[in-house]
Amino acid sequence: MEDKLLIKIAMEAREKSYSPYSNFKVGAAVYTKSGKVFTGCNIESASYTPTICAERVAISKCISEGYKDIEKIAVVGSNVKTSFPCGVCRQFMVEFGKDMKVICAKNIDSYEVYTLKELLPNSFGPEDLE
Ligand SMILES: O=c1ccn([C@H]2C[C@H](O)[C@@H](CO)O2)c(=O)[nH]1
Ligand SMILES: [Zn+2]
Repeated sequence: MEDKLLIKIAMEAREKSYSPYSNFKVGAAVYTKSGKVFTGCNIESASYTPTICAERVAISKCISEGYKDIEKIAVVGSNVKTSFPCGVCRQFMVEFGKDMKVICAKNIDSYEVYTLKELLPNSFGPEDLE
């Protein structure tokens, strides 16, 4: 799966965003090593705290369907600025592999690719509890 196609899928997922409070739509798309795609959008709440980011929705769908072999995730929010996952999402992701690729996009022609390790150095993860 090309990074650009995964961004396009994340942009389509962004259309489903439920974000009446921030009006900031975010989409995410996960690609697994076994070739599956899972999408997510941000979902907000009137009581604010339960709000969940697009990345965690996509990853939760992936894990709950039985896939833990995440190869990469694309995230796209604003059309004017590259979107990076928030700190909570970075920590959520680290559970499923520090080497996963994180595609931080503005659109299919403008994006940056990092490993999760680069975005969350010296992380606390599953191996710390072994
Ligand atoms: O990486 C991010 C950053 C923010 N949001 C959502 C949470 C909230 O609904 C809105 C504004 O923060 O954007 C995401 O989904 N992903
Ligand atoms: Zn987040």
